[in-house]
Amino acid sequence: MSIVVKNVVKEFGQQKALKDVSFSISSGEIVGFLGPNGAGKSTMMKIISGLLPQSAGEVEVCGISNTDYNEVFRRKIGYLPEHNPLYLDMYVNEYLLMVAELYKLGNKRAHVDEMIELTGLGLEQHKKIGVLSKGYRQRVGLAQALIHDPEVLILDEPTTGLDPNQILEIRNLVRTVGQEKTVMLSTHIMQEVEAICERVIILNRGELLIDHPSTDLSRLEAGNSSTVFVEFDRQPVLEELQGIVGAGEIKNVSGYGYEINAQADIRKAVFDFAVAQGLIILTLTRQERNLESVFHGLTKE
Ligand SMILES: Nc1ncnc2c1ncn2[C@@H]1O[C@H](COP(=O)(O)OP(=O)(O)OP(=O)(O)O)[C@@H](O)[C@H]1O
Repeated sequence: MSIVVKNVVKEFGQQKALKDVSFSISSGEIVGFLGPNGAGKSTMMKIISGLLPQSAGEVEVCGISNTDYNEVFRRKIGYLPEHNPLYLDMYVNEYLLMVAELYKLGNKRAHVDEMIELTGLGLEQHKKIGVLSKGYRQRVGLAQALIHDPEVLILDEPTTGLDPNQILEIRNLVRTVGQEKTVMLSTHIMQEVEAICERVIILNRGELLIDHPSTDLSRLEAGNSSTVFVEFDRQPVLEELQGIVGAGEIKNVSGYGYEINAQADIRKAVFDFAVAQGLIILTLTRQERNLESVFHGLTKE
């Protein structure tokens, strides 16, 4: 196992930011770490990276406890913190050489050049970090997280604040890197998880809510439930519409358009209803539940 988290608790004074969280991540997995604001994602990532001690429980990275925060442990992990703190007055090259020095890497120049190549920083390497765009700063953050060739990469919201092109570039980079490393990535973007990750872990209020292969997540909470959108040519009798077998909550979303929640696919019943009522159906679609709605459904009050 690359990462083993056993019964981890983190207390900040009276507040329990993590409450008995356990999971493990195998070597080579790319895992998305989701949860609403304040769920405990960053706290968990700092603990795994050995930068914050847990109040209780155990964490191991590549078989080494995070309490042994020694050189061997640090070499195993690359960490990109939330907000990517960087020395803005330093030049890209200078900064990466300093990071290589901190890891006591041999042939520092070669490592820096390799990172510049990997992260596409060639044209920016002689600039001060402070003048770089957010996307390029994020690449510098990734380069510092990767320069020592760690087995495990912990990325705390790596695409937050980036424009759509930069998001795609960083995602591709993470995907490339993820072919060889274990990656744990926190994000608020559901599509990111679908695009990059093989598995999703959701925290809510410090508790592990879901640990599931991400591609299956949309089926998880939804069960057989689905939402059907139907648009008629005129007003249906609402009581009759409600009488469709299996229909749950009905919402009028536009003119004669209705969203009907149901425990099954009720499109055929809606069609039969329209025929029986002499209504013409202009639109009839079943709306797939995406990760976003599943996540919302799972974490709402
Ligand atoms: N150093 C600290 N001192 C006190 N409370 C803290 C500290 N760090 C985190 N917390 C609290 O722990 C809880 C979890 O915070 P954390 O930053 O881990 O959440 P998160 O899931 O990463 O949120 P976000 O998505 O907003 O980044 C929050 O209530 C936060 O205020």
